[in-house]
Amino acid sequence: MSQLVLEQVELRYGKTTAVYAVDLFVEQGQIACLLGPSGCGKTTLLRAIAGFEHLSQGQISLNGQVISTPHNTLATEQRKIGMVFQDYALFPHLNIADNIRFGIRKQSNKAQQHRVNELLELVSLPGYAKRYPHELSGGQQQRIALARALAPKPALLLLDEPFSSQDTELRESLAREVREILKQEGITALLVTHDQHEAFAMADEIGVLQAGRLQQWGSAYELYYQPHNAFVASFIGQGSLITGQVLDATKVATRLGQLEYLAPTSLTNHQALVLIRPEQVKLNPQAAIRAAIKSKVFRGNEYLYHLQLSNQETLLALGSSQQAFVIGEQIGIELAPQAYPLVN
Ligand SMILES: Nc1ncnc2c1ncn2[C@@H]1O[C@H](COP(=O)(O)OP(=O)(O)OP(=O)(O)O)[C@@H](O)[C@H]1O
Repeated sequence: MSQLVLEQVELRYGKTTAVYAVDLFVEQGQIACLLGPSGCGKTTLLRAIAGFEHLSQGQISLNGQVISTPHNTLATEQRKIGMVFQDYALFPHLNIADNIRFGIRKQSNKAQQHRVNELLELVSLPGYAKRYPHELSGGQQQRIALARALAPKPALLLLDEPFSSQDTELRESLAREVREILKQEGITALLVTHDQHEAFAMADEIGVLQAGRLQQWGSAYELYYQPHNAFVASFIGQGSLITGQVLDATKVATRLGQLEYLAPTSLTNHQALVLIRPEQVKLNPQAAIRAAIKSKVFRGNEYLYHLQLSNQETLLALGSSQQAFVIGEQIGIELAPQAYPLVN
């Protein structure tokens, strides 16, 4: 049985529809993520799961219990849901131990003490009990916010852009750390973010939202290598979409020659776009297919090249920084012999 189930959930603000018919399931102990650009509806969905928004259509269940329908919204405090926000929202006048025990203050003193110690250990901040929030770094405060949300052992943890106020370098390591903690506690969680690296570092499954619609649900690997449509293909990772003419059940003709393709979920016509990732393009001065180097960006071990094909289409390619090609130069390109995703 799925822990969290959303069926045909729709949310409207007056005449504006923020979320359209979303179906979503999160299994017990899984970490899921809603990923999408600003305004795609991810916060609205999270708020609906938390009980802060009323559904226009559909229903939400947690642990087999229906918690939201258009006619009934179970109060947030009765949902057994923990929440972590971007801005920590720790109580500034309470010390760390009192912040953590806030949600379990009805339990016995002994039980509270035990849980506080256990959680401080879990978030790797033992010895911080008597400090105050302003004495902690941003990353430490976020770990305490997590400990506070976990204290009552929620059935579901919601995280709203939890790392976006941190430095870019810190975000990924914090996301990995939080993932470890949630896995140790066996917590079911749903994260929302616009940052795919954060999503990849933390989630088992990711749903890509665009303009209120769930475009695809899958692992990071599936989203990267088997995107269902052009939006997912261009939103996740870097790559180029080049035009192709579908020839038969396995081949598509492109300016880069005939390529094998991966069957898309729905192919509506013979014109399609083929997704090519930069690492699948090899620069080989001897290769017959030629492209012009328009620009290049140093990436440490590699350069990312922007190439232009003879039909003006652009293609991204990675090449070793030990063998740099010059802007304006014509270069030969070869594609890795594999099947490429087709989208339309
Ligand atoms: N209270 C509201 N009243 C009217 N429209 C709203 C309200 N809240 C959100 N919206 C609209 O609903 C859509 C989705 O907003 P939402 O905040 O869920 O997006 P988001 O993906 O979380 O974006 P961001 O990452 O910028 O926070 C947007 O078009 C927004 O303008």
